[in-house]
Amino acid sequence: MEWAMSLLLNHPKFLKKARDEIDKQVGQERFLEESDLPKLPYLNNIINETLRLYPAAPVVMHESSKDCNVGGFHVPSNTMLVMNIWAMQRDPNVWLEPLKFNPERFEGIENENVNGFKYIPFGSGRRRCPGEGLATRMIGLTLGSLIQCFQWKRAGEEMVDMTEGSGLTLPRTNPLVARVNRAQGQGSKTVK
Ligand code: HEM
Repeated sequence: MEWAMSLLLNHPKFLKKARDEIDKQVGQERFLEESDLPKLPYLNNIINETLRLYPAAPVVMHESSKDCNVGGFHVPSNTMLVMNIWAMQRDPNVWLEPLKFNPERFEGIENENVNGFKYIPFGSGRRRCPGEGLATRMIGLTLGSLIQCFQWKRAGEEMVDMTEGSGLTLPRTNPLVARVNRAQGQGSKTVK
């Protein structure tokens, strides 16, 4: 959530597109609901692109149960394998302009498995994250509501700092600080 909002503050044209989509599909007369999410593919693209650049679980570990061959490498049984999802999802061999935040790269493939194993923020196979459905719905509902109800701006002229901290869940080094106005345009506040 914090990474998504940081990216949107640094790329206001994508924030505007998400807001326009919500205004068109949901409007301002009622709050966005979970059942609206299938009508908001652009919001979904923003979430996908955020999880590509800033996967909540950047590194996943598995142990091989038997001897196998991976990409020409022999892997003996009982070997601890560390998958660097963060690096795979920024790999210039499989992603065009990998470091660029571009939600539109997911356009048209919103509900498909993205091309093999190049995009696996929730892992893959038998141990794939069982919380994926809950997570994507909750992020969609929360991020969508924040966009619907408030106008967001950077706290100052400078870009939001995107330095990554260390940890199992890819935290930001500095907490996000932003300026927010009510969607109807009354009052403004700086929030953390
Ligand atoms: C954006 C949110 C989330 C992301 C990016 C995420 C990502 C992941 C990843 C990469 C794995 C490892 C998959 C593998 O080993 O191949 C995992 C495992 C797991 N996740 Fe999530 N997760 C998220 C939210 C959740 C939520 C909300 C729940 C529960 C309500 C959850 C429960 C689990 C559990 C129980 C496992 C272990 C599965 C197993 O080893 O069989 N996750 N998650």
